[in-house]
Amino acid sequence: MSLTDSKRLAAYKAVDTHLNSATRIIGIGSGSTVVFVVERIVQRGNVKKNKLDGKNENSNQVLEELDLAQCVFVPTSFQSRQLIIDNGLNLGEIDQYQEIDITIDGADEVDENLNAIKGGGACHLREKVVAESSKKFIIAADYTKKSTVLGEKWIQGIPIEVIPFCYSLVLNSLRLLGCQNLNLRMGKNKAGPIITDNGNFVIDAYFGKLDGQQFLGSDKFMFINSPSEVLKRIKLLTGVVEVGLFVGMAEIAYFGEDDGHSVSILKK
Ligand SMILES: O=C[C@H](O)[C@H](O)[C@H](O)COP(=O)(O)O
Repeated sequence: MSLTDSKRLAAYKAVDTHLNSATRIIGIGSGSTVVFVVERIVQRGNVKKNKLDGKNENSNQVLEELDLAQCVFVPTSFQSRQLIIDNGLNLGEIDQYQEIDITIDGADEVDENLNAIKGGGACHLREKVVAESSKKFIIAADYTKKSTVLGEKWIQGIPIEVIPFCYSLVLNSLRLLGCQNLNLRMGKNKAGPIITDNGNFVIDAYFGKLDGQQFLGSDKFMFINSPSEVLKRIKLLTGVVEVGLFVGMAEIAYFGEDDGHSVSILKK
């Protein structure tokens, strides 16, 4: 199965399993997988016309029609805002809603405890705000994103959003934490660093691969066993706005497998 089909499979499964006629406020993540989340939501707006009954992977499932006129969609980036608008869906802003019914988002890597690395598209600050405001946070991803421990697959480093004038200080602080490889993320077709939707820079911080199983920074800084500890330590650095580590946030993750099936991992 192609990567694109794998993303579509995971996205459709997440939408079909969790969105029903009672769902009203929906957070829309960012990235290439989320395009298929929105595609499926639009299809579900007219189940009969789109002949969706019995088309789900679980043939017993009756797909309820979504009354899209009654739903509001909260974006996590410029990209997802455009997706919402281009598909004629109702746009809401995060500061209008203290509670979101459900958010479906992609991820760069997800471990077996559902901790995730996000921010490959530099959207992790808004994604985290929307995820944290959600009663349910669901991940949909292709099979390349599933791992045992974080860092196994996503080797370009933890995305860290920083205030621009602080970037040099943060680089130095990360070095002192034992970070082995640091990159200020550069723009493509733009001279200089990328600028996030919030006007900030992104640093990708790689803490080093000791062997196939473990990530270590300093001798006491173990990546895999304590993503929450890593998150806390980076978040405390002056100048850091948000870290692309989503620890214990997702309730369930769906993956499109290479063989055409989908699998899900539930929070333990
Ligand atoms: O900043 C970007 C986001 O965290 C994305 O959700 C993540 O990079 C996954 O994107 P994709 O679905 O394109 O793999």
